[in-house]
Amino acid sequence: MSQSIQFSTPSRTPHLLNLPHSQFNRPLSSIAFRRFPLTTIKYTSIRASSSPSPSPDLDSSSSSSSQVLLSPNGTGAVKSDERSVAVTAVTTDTAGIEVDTVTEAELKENGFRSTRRTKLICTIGPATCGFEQLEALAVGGMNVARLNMCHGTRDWHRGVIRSVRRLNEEKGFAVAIMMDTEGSEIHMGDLGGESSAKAEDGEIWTFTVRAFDSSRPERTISVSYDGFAEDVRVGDELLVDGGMVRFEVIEKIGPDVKCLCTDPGLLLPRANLTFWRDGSLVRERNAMLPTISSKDWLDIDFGIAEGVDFIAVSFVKSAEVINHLKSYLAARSRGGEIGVIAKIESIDSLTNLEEIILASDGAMVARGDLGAQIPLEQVPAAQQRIVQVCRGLNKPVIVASQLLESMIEYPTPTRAEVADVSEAVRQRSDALMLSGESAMGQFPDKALTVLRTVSLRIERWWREEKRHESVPLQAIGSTFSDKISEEICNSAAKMANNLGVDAVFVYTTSGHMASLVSRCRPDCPIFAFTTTTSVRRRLNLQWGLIPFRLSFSDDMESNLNKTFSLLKSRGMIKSGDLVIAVSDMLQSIQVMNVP
Ligand SMILES: Nc1ncnc2c1ncn2[C@@H]1O[C@H](COP(=O)(O)OP(=O)(O)O)[C@@H](O)[C@H]1O
Ligand SMILES: C=C(OP(=O)(O)O)C(=O)O
Ligand SMILES: [K+]
Ligand SMILES: [Mg+2]
Repeated sequence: MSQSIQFSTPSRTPHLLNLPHSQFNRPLSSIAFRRFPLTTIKYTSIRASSSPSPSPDLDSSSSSSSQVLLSPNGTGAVKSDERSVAVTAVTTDTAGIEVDTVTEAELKENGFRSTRRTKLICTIGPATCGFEQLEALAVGGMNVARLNMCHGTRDWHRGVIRSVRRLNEEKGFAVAIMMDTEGSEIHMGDLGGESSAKAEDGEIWTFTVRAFDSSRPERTISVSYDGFAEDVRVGDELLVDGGMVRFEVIEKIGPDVKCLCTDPGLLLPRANLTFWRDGSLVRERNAMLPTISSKDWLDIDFGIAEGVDFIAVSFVKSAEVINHLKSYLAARSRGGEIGVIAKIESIDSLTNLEEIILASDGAMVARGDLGAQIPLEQVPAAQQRIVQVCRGLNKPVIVASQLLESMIEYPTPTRAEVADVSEAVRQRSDALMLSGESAMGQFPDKALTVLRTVSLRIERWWREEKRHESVPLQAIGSTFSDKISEEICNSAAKMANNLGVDAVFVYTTSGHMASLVSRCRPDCPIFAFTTTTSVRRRLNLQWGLIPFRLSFSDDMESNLNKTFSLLKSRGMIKSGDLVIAVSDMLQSIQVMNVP
């Protein structure tokens, strides 16, 4: 026996467009119950406008009408003995399906439920910039590679970007690239090539705005901000990296500031500097420095030219800078192809949090600098608030910095670090980020494994225990069509949980519909089918989405049949699996068993 519920809005009348969403569906809808010969529940809202045609593929060379590309990196554990298999058999096969064996093996072996929902970002640095090292990270679950423009030359970054692209093309991965701007906050120079310098208790160091022609004079550090010597006062406290090393200003001599080391520690190249007076952060003229410096604009042009997927903006103060960058990108890159991520790491960004997040395509809880600007004990509450605001506004959120800091030097994390990672997973942030652990640490792969295994374990535990309280999600759609999409995704996620389905399938051209399903954090994984490789990569930042590239039409029956046969032929789904499908072309919900 079969059931079908069909919900249709035969035409969209202009005078109804601004009705609050709680009112719109009753006067507009006609609900009919039909019986179909298959065990199928179908709930369809037919939109008046014709469906948009799929936008042209960025990598048109690799686009073919019947290909499916599947991300490996949404999946769960990859055992190290699978690695050799995982990295070889990818690319096309005769059935017209492209898939990497990491995901394939995972789905075959453990089924849909085993896939990892929390996404993982690795900062790439000297420890991980080689092709094989990048490949090991991709196999280990890296969804996004981050490039910190504070470090390295543009040529170096270009090499990494091209390696990641090659990895994607050759091995079928969908690793996205996030470029992170330097910003114009105050930081130290690069230590004249040394990897670190040790400051001991009681030593006198000179912080200077002078540039060095040759090697760095002993116990001398250059400072990036010209007004530094004028802004600081004798008696101020100077914090390196938010307090990893502390100094007291004891004398000012022209461009040089003499400081006494009060808390010893390691000075790392280009470390961030803040100064404090009477227990408060001093914001002198440096508060007026532009969020995006002239060097950052050049880096942004470089990012556009190299086709990065995201630009993370450091030290965002207001929504204005985000809007400015977004219009700049819209004019220069092919509209909307680069996502803008606001890094929340300053007092101003907390003050203007909602408007900043609303303007952005996502946010990062950049705890490193945030912890240097607000008291450390306030950082966890700020993290929770940022994660909640992002979820409410449907923007992906990244929890970053010091998640596994000790693993820069040691092969196992501290218990406290595991607890910190668990908390970010429990909060259901979209992504976790490694910084020094993957950029210059001794155990990048091990650190990634810890993020992966802890994510999987905590996700499963909370799911099985049904511990997640259902968060009421505020309505966010502004157009009538957006409101329908939102209601459909909310309902689909609820149905998926109540019916215990194996997966939600979402067919989406822009990716928006997929993000709306992800926002609901359903118990099952979300297979997101999209027509372009660039959207597929961007979706790889979002919670629970396993992004595929697939060409599809506005005929859902044929899309489903095609998807079922492609995935079944690879053994990734099987007859009887229960699936809910939603689509942004037809705005429909269908519940069915795989035939
Ligand atoms: N592209 C790079 N080249 C060299 N070193 C890098 C690079 N990216 C990151 N690192 C190293 O990894 C450390 C941690 O990275 P990250 O947290 O992104 O930077 P920062 O410490 O400047 O905020 C940096 O301090 C730096 O030593
Ligand atoms: C992610 C951060 O930014 P960066 O590493 O660029 O300082 C941070 O401050 O936590
Ligand atoms: K940065
Ligand atoms: Mg920072």
